Amino acid sequence: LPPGRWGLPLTGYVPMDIGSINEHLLDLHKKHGDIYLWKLGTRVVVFLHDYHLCREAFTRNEFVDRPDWEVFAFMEHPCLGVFASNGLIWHNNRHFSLRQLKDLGMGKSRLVAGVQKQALRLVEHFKTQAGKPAPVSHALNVSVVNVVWQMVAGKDFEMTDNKLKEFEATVESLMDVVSVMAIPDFFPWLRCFLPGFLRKKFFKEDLLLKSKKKFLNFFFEEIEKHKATLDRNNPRDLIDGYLIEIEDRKKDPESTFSEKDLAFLTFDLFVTGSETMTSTLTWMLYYLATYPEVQQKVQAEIDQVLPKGTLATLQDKSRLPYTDAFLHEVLRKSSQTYVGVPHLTVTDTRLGGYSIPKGTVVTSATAAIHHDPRYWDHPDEFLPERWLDSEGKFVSKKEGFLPFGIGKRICLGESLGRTEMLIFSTIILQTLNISHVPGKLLDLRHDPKNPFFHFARKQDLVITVRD
Ligand code: HEM
Repeated sequence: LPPGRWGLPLTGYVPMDIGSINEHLLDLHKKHGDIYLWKLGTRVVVFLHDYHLCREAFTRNEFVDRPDWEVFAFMEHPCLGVFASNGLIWHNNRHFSLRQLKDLGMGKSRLVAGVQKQALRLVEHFKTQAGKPAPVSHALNVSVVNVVWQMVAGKDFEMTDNKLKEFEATVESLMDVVSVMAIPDFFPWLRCFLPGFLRKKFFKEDLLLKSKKKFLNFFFEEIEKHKATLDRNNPRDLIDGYLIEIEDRKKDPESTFSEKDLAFLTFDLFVTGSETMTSTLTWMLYYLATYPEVQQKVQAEIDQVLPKGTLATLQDKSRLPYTDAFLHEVLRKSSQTYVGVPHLTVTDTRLGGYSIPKGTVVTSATAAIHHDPRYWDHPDEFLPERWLDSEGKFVSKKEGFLPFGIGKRICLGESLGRTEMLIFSTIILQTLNISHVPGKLLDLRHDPKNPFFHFARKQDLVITVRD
């Protein structure tokens, strides 16, 4: 096995300061190199602290599964949907979703028009708070959710939609306690020692079950509405496509399609497509406010390439090298998760000269790789120029860069996410300036409420309308 921290038999190594997880990983890397393990509770977690090892592992079938932790599974075994599922369910849902998202316009003009519409709505909303210090508006979440919800359910939410607000509040409350909920996944013996009512109280099992019911009701309602108006010859969105798939594959023994699975799949797309995107765009606004000289350069390029407020499309990307470089630097520097989404080995295998037994959790030290001096000069600095050659042309640098993961489970919405970043950034910067409150620089350290995520702290920005 790779070297690392074993700790004690039942507890493994539990640090007092789990909040500084990144420092622990850097320390382990210094002592043990690019592959090391950390036993947390009864679980052995292997960390890959090198881009090439991540690529090697995650492109192989042996590393393709997810652990069936309750925080992923939502107390549904086997896991449904695409994010947490394994085997045939995952395979079928991943292929179906990729095909659907492609058919529904991922990377095409129909999608771009939808994203432009949401970005323009957001700018109008930002204008209403112009000049006043305020945190990033909830309107950003709504615009981002609407891009996904249009593809999945063919609908938009209003900025003030109460159902959406309630849904988001529930997701937020779950995110706030995700590290507490994960405790029994690492210390399964606690389940035997603690009576049910204490488990529910301490590990928020009640909240998990209540939220599951709420989410499923929300999505089942939408599925019922789609069933009532379904036209097989004219599928409107992903839910229609899935309902047709259930019918068409009724007799196929390999089919895993069901209405319950559809509810989980729509949940996965809704949450993965909105949380990461909102967080990335929030970081983008924070970096713009922190580095006004970068903002000016991006605006100058946009003004030149897209005169008089012409809206950007994907074809403009190659003519916007500095903007592209800026967006890549946002992805590198913001690294959403310190630790990548965990994978699980399907069989006994080997990696980097070590044995990795079946059932081992394997993950990447993503933020550390994004700041590794082996791949990046001045890694702690925000430098869009690192993505440009001497002639100012964008250079796609793959080594050391894995914001969307890598390999078989690479982010299903990567192309959608990149499109959203381009369209939202150009439309926002054509009309608005983003600044920090005078005399008060933004605190760019992560929100300590979520030790495993690199989410931004809630702070005021000042948005003004450009001359
Ligand atoms: C900037 C935005 C985004 C970032 C940084 C991001 C990042 C990631 C990462 C790191 C993973 C895990 C990959 C792995 O397990 O190795 C992932 C998975 C996933 N993402 Fe994204 N994502 C983004 C946007 C989106 C969007 C817009 C969608 C919506 C369709 C989406 C849907 C998913 C899904 C469904 C998975 C699970 C894939 C699987 O397990 O097969 N993501 N994403």
